[in-house]
Amino acid sequence: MTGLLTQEQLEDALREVGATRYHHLHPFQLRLQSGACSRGEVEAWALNRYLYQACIPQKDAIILARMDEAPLRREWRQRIIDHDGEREGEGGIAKWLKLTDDLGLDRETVMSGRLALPATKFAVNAYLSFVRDRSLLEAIASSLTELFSPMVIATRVSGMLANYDYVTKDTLAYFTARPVQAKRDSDFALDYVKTHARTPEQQRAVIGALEFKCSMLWAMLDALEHAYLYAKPWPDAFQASERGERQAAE
Ligand SMILES: O=C(O)c1cc(C(=O)O)c2c(n1)C(=O)C(=O)c1cc(C(=O)O)[nH]c1-2
Repeated sequence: MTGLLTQEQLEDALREVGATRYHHLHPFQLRLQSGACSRGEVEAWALNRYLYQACIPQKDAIILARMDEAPLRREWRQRIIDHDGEREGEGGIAKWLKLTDDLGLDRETVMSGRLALPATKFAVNAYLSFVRDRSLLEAIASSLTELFSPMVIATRVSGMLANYDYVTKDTLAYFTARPVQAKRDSDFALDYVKTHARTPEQQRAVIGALEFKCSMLWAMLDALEHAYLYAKPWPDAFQASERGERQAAE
């Protein structure tokens, strides 16, 4: 790619990144939605993904602090409210903790992150560093995976409800609000990126930012798949068999 793309071509290129690299294609995601995951794997997924959820408002606060214009900040701050809520017990992070609670995981342990896989921590930190160190345009473009999240969320929720009897609609309440929020957020970010990426270099940079973000989401699922299916978890990480053994012993 050398020349300047039209806005439509840029959007097509971004959508192509999602079609080929988003985590809806990852084997662990397919396993999760098909009912093939053990209870321990579902727990490991929820526990690790908590760290991603928890980092989202932090990364949005970094982006917000880099915005010079009040209208932009007004738009972006809603994302932080969506995740943190207006008060204790509200917002996306609280809903994610409802999921880990329902799975029987200890809240304090989940929130401490101490049983998360090393790769999950590295991935989340890479996202925070990316939005801090790259241009504001790239930081905004890295949120564009949300263009694709409504599709993967719908498949995941229906698959999990159909296949795991310990998962209810209430357990997955986190996902109810997300598709609408993700559409609103990604419509705004896509429009911003299309109008602000005005040179071939900037266009390459925003496509690269979306590829980076897809690779970060992919790496988190690679780590789960490797640790809980093919190898064994890092010694200090969540041991998927522990709960089953404990239950069996009870
Ligand atoms: O369930 C998912 O597969 C999924 C994916 C993504 C994403 O693509 O980054 C997000 C979310 N969920 C999500 O719930 C969320 O709040 C969110 C915020 C962001 C972001 O980068 O700003 N991505 C995502």
